Amino acid sequence: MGMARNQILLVDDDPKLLRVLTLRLEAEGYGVIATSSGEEALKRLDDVRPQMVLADLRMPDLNGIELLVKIQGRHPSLPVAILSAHGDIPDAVRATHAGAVDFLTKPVDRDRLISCIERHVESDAQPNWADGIVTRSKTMRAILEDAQRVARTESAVLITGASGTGKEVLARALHDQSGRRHAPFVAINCTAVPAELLESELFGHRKGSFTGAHADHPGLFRAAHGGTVFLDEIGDMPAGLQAKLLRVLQEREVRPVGDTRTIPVNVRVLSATHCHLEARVADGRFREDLFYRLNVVRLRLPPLEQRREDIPLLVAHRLDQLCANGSPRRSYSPEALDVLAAAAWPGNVRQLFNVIEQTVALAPSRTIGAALVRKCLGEVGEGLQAFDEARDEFARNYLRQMLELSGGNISRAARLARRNRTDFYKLLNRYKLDPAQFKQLDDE
Ligand SMILES: Nc1ncnc2c1ncn2[C@@H]1O[C@H](COP(=O)(O)OP(=O)(O)OP(=O)(O)O)[C@@H](O)[C@H]1O
Repeated sequence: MGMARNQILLVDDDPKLLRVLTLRLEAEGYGVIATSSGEEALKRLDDVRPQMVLADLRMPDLNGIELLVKIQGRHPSLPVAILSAHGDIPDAVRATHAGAVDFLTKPVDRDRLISCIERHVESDAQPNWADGIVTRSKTMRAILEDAQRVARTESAVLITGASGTGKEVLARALHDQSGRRHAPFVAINCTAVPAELLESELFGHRKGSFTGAHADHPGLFRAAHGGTVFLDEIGDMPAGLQAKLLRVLQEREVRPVGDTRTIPVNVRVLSATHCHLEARVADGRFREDLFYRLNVVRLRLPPLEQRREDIPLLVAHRLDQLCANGSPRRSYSPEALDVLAAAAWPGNVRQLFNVIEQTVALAPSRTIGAALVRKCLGEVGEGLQAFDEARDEFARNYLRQMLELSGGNISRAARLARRNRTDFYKLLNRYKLDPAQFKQLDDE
């Protein structure tokens, strides 16, 4: 730790190649930790922090992709590249879906090796200030860099992005990185509070100022004094309140509902919206002057489908979180990971996290399969069935029909299906059909 030299963790069960790669990397000035199995590599990661991992795909115990998935669970920001002797496309696709940053084919070309390492070791020197934000997407990293810069200022920031893209996480990271971090961060979703109560929620009220106002209420702005207020779904704020908010921002004081006095407040305002605020300004639903107040700096979060490289990282992160909260340790089969990596995710990270939680809760065994993931994604429910599932369903129905026609008599059913008895038995086993269920009184 703390060493200036960049370290690379190499994992390969072929001692010769391990040696060649070690020499090559050392010649380029890298420190090399050479290990001959996935297990050994994981053990070393307990006490060393390399900048990158290069792992062979085919290894006897833990293969490169399994190792990759394990590493992502423990060290989500550590880049892993996969080496393969075969270099066939399915492997490369699988490795990329599982979250490998690169795929190198053996014999490893020297220039490709070095450029691959330079790219990822460099990009690893990225901000880790936003610890709660899991990402390796280039776009996201650029946004985080902007965010880090603006965090230390007093500027208002408007965060835009679809629902579930992490707007609130980003707002909190901005607060945690600001000079206001020791004061409160108060978040409110402007659509979650009925319009008539929103004003008093934000700015407080005097006892008796309206029915139900049994006591004085300071309001969120005063509760956040010295800190940050995060106004989520600002685009849906009622027009009357927009005017009042603007005044609060200009005067830096609030007037509680039913009060004649104003009270000074010192807050920084961060806001977020999933709607196109410029369009709302254009058609008069959002005040232009308020828009300019809020939109001093704009951070745009891309939808998850535009940063699919984050999916494996987010999956590993969420599995760890669930495990830490007492759920059993689960992992996804490679096919299941493919389904997660390819899904549409209209609900973005929030939806991904939900699907992960559902599959973990429902999984009958340690490894979560593709069928369960599809089911939780609701794909089957929408009438779109995977070919394998459709075929299995057809086969099961067909066999059932043969059994019904033959009254549960295997020989007869087999003859109808033009299969021999042994084959037919195997099919019944595969599709978990019990001929006894179809038996009629006079039988064999
Ligand atoms: N990059 C990320 N890393 C880790 N967790 C994330 C990331 N992005 C989002 N999340 C998680 O996803 C969920 C949704 O995020 P968040 O509430 O910030 O989204 P949002 O854009 O504010 O959504 P909405 O617009 O619906 O309020 C939260 O559980 C959050 O912790």
